[in-house]
Amino acid sequence: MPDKNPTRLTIRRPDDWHLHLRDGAMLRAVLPETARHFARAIIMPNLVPPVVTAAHAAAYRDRILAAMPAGANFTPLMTLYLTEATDPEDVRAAHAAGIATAVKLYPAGATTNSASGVRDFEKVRPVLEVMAEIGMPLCVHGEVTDHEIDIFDREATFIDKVLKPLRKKVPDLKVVMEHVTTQDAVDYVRDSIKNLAATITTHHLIINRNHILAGGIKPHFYCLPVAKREAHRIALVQAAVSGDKRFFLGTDSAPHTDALKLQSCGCAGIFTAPNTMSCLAEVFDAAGKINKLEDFASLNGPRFYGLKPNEDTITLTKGDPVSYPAHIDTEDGPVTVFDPGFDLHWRVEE
Ligand SMILES: NC(=O)N[C@@H](CC(=O)O)C(=O)O
Ligand SMILES: [Zn+2]
Ligand SMILES: [Zn+2]
Repeated sequence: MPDKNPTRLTIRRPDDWHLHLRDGAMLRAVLPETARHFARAIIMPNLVPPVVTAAHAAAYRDRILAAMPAGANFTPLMTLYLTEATDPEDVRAAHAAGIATAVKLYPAGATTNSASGVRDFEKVRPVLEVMAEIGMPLCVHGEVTDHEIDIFDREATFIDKVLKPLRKKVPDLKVVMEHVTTQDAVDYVRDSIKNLAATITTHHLIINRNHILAGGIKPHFYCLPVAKREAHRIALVQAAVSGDKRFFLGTDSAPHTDALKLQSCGCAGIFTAPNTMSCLAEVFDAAGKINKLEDFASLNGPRFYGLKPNEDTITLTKGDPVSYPAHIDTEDGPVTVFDPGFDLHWRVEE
């Protein structure tokens, strides 16, 4: 009989299927925070300028490897930023050479550094067809950008207006809906038969829109897609703890310096890398589903990507509240760490 209230849990080493590492001084500061617990991560390509070609991705991977802390055992899985000028044959070659694991679709203007994203989806169809042929997943920031569409409706509208037609045109394409925030997205993924999965972030399992807006504006809870109503957060928790193989962890840990967050037009992004595993364990434990944490953080992701789960393990133990820094220091300035608003009792044994 498995223990109903375990205080110790050993799981396969987790992976992060959606991560922003940035570049330069920020890369050097944040990479150790992910490499400490995670074996692999899908690295987002929204640098300035973006990581568009196989050559860019190879060079960025080299910069990440050069910034790796001593003794770390971490593999960055690179992505290519899809533009209307992307060459399908460059994508094919990048995949064949093991340089790129996935391609990232940003609707133009949807989020941080997405100006080079896609406006006309017909223009990228040849790329999507090659990806379907070679089994390379498309990671999607699923929000429409029309100014008339309310920001809280942009994900649901994207599913109807963009994703459904796109998946009809290229049905063999494997799609990951990134950082889903709504019951609508959870339902859409659950209704799919194949080739569709979703990542869920740490923070969207914990905050709703009141955390951002009620009792004063909280810029450190602002990210895109923006957190929705509590009913949506509950739907995300239910999907995450269900064990359903179509849902897995993508932290979307997205560091910005406090100076860039705390201004009249602050950046979107929440930095969760340092305390993600403790936050997740707390959420899964509170739901009575700590035994499903391994599926969500370590098994379902590699399965969808066609990769093996990690052989090594991490152990979490439950005890007195865990301490973690309120911010990390970088050469560009401090970066605030996500504050879940409650004590974290699960720590990863070092
Ligand atoms: N999630 C965010 O709020 N921000 C991300 C971009 C993204 O993933 O949309 C970033 O790069 O800062
Ligand atoms: Zn995004
Ligand atoms: Zn992101």
